[in-house]
Amino acid sequence: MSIAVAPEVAAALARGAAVVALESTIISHGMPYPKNLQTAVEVEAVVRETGAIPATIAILDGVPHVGLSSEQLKRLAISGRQFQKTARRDIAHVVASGGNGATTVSATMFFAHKVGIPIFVTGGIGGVHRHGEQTMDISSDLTELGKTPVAVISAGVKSILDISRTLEYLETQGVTVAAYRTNEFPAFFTETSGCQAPCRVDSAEECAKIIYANRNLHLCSGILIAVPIPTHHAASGNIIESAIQKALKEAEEKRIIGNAITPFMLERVKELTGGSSLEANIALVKNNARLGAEVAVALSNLQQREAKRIGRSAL
Ligand SMILES: O=c1[nH]cc([C@@H]2O[C@H](COP(=O)(O)O)[C@@H](O)[C@H]2O)c(=O)[nH]1
Repeated sequence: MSIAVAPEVAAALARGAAVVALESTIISHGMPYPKNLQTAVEVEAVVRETGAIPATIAILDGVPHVGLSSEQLKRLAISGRQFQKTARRDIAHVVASGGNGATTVSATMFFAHKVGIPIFVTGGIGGVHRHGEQTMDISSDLTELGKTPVAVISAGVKSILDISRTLEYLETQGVTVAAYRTNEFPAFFTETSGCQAPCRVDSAEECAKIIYANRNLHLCSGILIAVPIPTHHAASGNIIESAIQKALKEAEEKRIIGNAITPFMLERVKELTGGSSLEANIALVKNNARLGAEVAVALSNLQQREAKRIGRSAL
């Protein structure tokens, strides 16, 4: 398959510099225009300021792109839901039909890995939906994390999902899950979820060491680094929870199923919380982007140090 890699991204990868992958469903389906464009541009700027190259991933006219120009980013943001929400299962169809696809976490991980980007930043990942034990609605993000060695930096998973079952499923898939500077797995809008994280990391260097070890051992599975939302942006758990309960009821009444559930829930929770969830969402994505870029820089430095050390000991 041919993948169009932006020249700047290709050059950075060739010299072992820090690159951060970014998804596009969050732009097309997760936020309204023009906030989505503004956020996408600001997130890329945060990655650059921190010393890494951003690579937003999407499928344009049937061609997977890794790294978008400002024109392409604008087209994606304005088109919004006209772009197809594209998870791993949808990739072949979108490409074969020459369509436009906004990649979810699973599809973004797939393309990032194909071109050699080990780190990917997003807001929240999909998970096991509430009542998932009956509906079997489990996001393909979780199986992708089980089989693709990319580290995903997110603010945990939203409590529109069943968080404890999501963690169970990640364990089954063999995914390393680490919470950043906390012992608890965060719940996107709130810093706490009531669920313990399997491990804790306290610096970008520690994250880089985990990614390096995962690669050296050829574990071939992904890593989830969960970063709590900055305290001053955290929403009141009660407000969010009551909005979620209401939206869940509506989704059931309207018989919304499959990949339409997540966008529906995100939109309704945003409306029911008077838009405050959108502001929190933007703040946490930028926060994740900063850490993701720091981890990418730390990993690039670690790789260069190790390459020198191995070179010296081979003499
Ligand atoms: O808090 C969020 N969760 C999930 C998504 C998007 O939804 C996808 C998961 O969709 P599903 O539940 O249909 O697998 C994720 O990969 C991501 O692209 C998002 O924008 N925001």
